[in-house]
Amino acid sequence: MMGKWRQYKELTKPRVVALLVFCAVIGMFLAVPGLPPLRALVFGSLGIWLASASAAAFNHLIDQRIDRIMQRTARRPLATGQLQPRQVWIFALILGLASMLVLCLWVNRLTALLTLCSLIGYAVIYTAYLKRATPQNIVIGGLAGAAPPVLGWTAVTGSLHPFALQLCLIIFVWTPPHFWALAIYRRDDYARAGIPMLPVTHGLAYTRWLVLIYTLLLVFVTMLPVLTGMSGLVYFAGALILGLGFLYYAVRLLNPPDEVFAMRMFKYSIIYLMALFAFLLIDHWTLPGSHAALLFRPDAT
Ligand code: HEM
Ligand SMILES: CC(C)=CCC/C(C)=C/CC/C(C)=C/COP(=O)(O)OP(=O)(O)O
Repeated sequence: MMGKWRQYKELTKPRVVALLVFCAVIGMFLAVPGLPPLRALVFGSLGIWLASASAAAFNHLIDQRIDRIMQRTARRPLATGQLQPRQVWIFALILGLASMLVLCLWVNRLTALLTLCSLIGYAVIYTAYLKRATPQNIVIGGLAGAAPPVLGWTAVTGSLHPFALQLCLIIFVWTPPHFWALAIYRRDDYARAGIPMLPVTHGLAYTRWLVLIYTLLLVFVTMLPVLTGMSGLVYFAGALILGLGFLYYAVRLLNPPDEVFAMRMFKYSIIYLMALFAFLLIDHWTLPGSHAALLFRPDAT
């Protein structure tokens, strides 16, 4: 029984989804001064979590054949036969429907619609089509994974705001170095499964240069919140230090010290995004004018 529970949990890609929901929650906090309304916070997070978990389960279903071929994914519940496709279908559908119900009933329809687009974008457009069709798969597909801060923002305000799109852009540009670092290390896996990931189709040297270009672009787009006045000095300092760290990895990757260096960069990419979004929140709360700042310094008007 415990084993089955673990298998279902595995289907939801819990650690990836945790970071997605974290980014969505930061989007909620940045959307308003002070604290966001509790209802949007709780049901928005729940709805986005359910949709992301559903998308991840659909990904397992659609990818079961290639997951069986790749070493990294061969122990997944469908690949090993510990779960049957019918069980995964039902699980993914229930999560997806529950997500739409929660978002429509207790959040708002715009968030429900955008979340549904992200779910379809990842599960159908990326997994079923792009992943097998072009080495630009993860660049385009990255848009679904970049949506959470926007979903969090609309959950709280009911409308789209250019500030939210900046956050989406950050994750969108972060995705290629995040994934290609891993794909460099796992290129044999992808080659064997016949998936046209960039290191397979264009080689390692080309991929490393693109990683560097996207990382430079990332350092630039992470400065947009400062340039547009959404965030202040605390975020600027954090983003700069984190960005310089990422750049160090990207430059070093051109001439890596060892075989596993790309994997070290991949791990850094996750800490990077988590810390960057944490800085956005800390900055938001220390920015003069936000309610929290007023709480800490009642004399500031
Ligand atoms: C199309 C976009 C993306 C692709 C292709 C991608 C690919 C991957 C892959 C293949 C792994 C598995 C690594 C392993 O098994 O060792 C992974 C791990 C991870 N990804 Fe992504 N990713 C994408 C977007 C995102 C986004 C948007 C987030 C969060 C905001 C994210 C967060 C993570 C985290 C936290 C892990 C570590 C999971 C763990 O420790 O098991 N990824 N990613
Ligand atoms: C509603 C919403 C916000 C949806 C977003 C869905 C989501 C789970 C995005 C994460 C991206 C991700 C883990 C891609 C890896 O897929 P892969 O198939 O390339 O990797 P794999 O080989 O590890 O399965």
